[in-house]
Amino acid sequence: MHNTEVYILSGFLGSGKTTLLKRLLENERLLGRKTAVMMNELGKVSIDSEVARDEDIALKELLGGCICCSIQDKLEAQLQGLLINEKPEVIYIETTGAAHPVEVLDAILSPLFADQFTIKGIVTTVDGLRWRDRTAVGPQLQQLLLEQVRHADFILINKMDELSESEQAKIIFEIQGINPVARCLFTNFSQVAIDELRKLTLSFDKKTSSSFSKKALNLTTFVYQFQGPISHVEFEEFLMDLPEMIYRIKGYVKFDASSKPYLFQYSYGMPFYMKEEMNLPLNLVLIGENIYWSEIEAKLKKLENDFKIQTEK
Ligand SMILES: Nc1nc2c(ncn2[C@@H]2O[C@H](COP(=O)(O)OP(=O)(O)OP(=O)(O)O)[C@@H](O)[C@H]2O)c(=O)[nH]1
Repeated sequence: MHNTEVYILSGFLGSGKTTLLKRLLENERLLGRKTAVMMNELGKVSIDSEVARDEDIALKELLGGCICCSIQDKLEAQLQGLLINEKPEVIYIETTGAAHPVEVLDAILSPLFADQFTIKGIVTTVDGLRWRDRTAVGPQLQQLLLEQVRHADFILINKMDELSESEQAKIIFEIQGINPVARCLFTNFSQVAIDELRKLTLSFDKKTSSSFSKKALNLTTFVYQFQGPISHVEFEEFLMDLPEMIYRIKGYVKFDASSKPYLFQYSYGMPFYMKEEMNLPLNLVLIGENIYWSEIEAKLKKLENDFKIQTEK
């Protein structure tokens, strides 16, 4: 069975995410794929969910908090429910305008099912007018606008008609300066060639990794599945040696064959372990920027082989 494709729609409040989602859903209807939508809104009541009111589309709403902070557990449960009950071929996740892209990826990639997903990418819509006038908002919001642009794989600069030619030139110069890797287009009402969006992928794939060019790397994800236990000491050494641009690791690791695994969490250089009560798939999920995952994969494989050799002695 194919992995479920996941698209993350990011972008500030009112920038055109829902307008884009409508277009994507129209296209899915033509393609006839089994589609699911997750909508996350900060308020307790959903305003936009009627866009997915179609009996062929499975809709999950996450209300009353942001998926990147307060309702992560709920998101994990809903995604797992979707995978088991609906088995969608594609999931669109529309984030709140206040969500940080790295945190959203982190929230989606549970080690329980991350290996069933192909993360296609982060599509960020930018409100051209808001970008032009961004110095009028507070520093935290400005920072969020920058982060949403910096981590995007595809950027739509919306409300193009409202901008003069010289404003357009200035905006594209600024945005490409922040993110030279992403495809960047001016649009009105999120009108984009959907085929171009479909070419994205930010999941590490062994088959295509050799053709990665340095330019094509940005934020990427990688899932490693351990076949057995590893040495705790060597794992700590591996962590100390990791590039700084690995933002997040989580998953299950075993340090000896007979006991239960640990839930492992790592963010910004800090590891954390918690003993589990039952056996779980030993998946490790990694999120980083400009990382050559084949090198990390080789190191993880070596940890497993070293452990095997040591215990066979
Ligand atoms: N003039 C103009 N209006 C647009 C454009 N794109 C979207 N809009 C309008 O801007 C408003 C917000 O668009 P949405 O697609 O709902 O934006 P959103 O990012 O989903 O907004 P939130 O749900 O608040 O995060 C709507 O009234 C749209 O019709 C555009 O290119 N030009």
